Amino acid sequence: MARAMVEADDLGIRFVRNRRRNLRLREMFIHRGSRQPAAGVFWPLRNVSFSVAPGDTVGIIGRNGTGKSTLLRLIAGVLIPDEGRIRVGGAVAPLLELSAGFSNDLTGRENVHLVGSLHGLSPSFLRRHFDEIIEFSGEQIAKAIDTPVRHYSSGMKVRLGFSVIAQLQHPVLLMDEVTAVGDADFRKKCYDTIDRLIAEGRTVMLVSHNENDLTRFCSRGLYFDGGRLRVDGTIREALDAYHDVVRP
Ligand SMILES: Nc1ncnc2c1ncn2[C@@H]1O[C@H](COP(=O)(O)OP(=O)(O)OP(=O)(O)O)[C@@H](O)[C@H]1O
Repeated sequence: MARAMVEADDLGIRFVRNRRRNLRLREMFIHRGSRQPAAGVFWPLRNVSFSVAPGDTVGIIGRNGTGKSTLLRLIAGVLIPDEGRIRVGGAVAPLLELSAGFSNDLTGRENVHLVGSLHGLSPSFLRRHFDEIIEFSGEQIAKAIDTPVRHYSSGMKVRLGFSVIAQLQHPVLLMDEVTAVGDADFRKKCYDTIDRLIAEGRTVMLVSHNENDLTRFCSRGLYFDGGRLRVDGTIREALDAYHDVVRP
């Protein structure tokens, strides 16, 4: 069997809810006469084990607050587990927030270089692919490429961010609701790009509440509830388990 691309072994992480801290003056005013809510440790994910092979396309399903984004952050190495292990067999592109890393004071052109290098793209690669990136992001951005991005709409930033991301060569792609933003034209570009990345054999882990996206892109599904992995099966099996709890 091929070496796993992502492997979780009895993975667990704990968070502290309502960590006690000194209240600021404004908060003291809000809370006066009442007690602060109690702090408490909880495990958004615990005893989670699974193995993802190269080229697998995995949908991560569950109700709000069931640890899906936390799992992606653990895989990306942004969070460190408190129990167990997570192993990743190749470079990971975390497409968790498409306009992440943008600096509002810089122009679109400068941000392409900034965000591209944050994702590990070399200056020469970015120079060679710059025109392609801008063409992909659309005419509106091409016209505003030398304007500071503080003057861009949020949709324009997302488009430019996605255009950079579409160039990444990383074998593992983590996506969190990427198709939920942008207009119809942008969504079509997203869909075409994700299709291409999958056809290239990338390993994709997609968090989404959109059943069409999940069934279109993913063959396998992980269904989480109460911080536990309840179903590791086909995307249909995972969706059926989810629908037993949440009626579509
Ligand atoms: N840094 C943190 N500190 C404390 N609690 C956190 C932290 N990050 C997330 N949480 C909590 O952990 C739980 C899991 O959050 P997470 O964002 O992983 O859920 P999710 O399944 O992605 O939800 P959604 O579908 O709403 O995006 C939630 O109860 C959330 O409030």
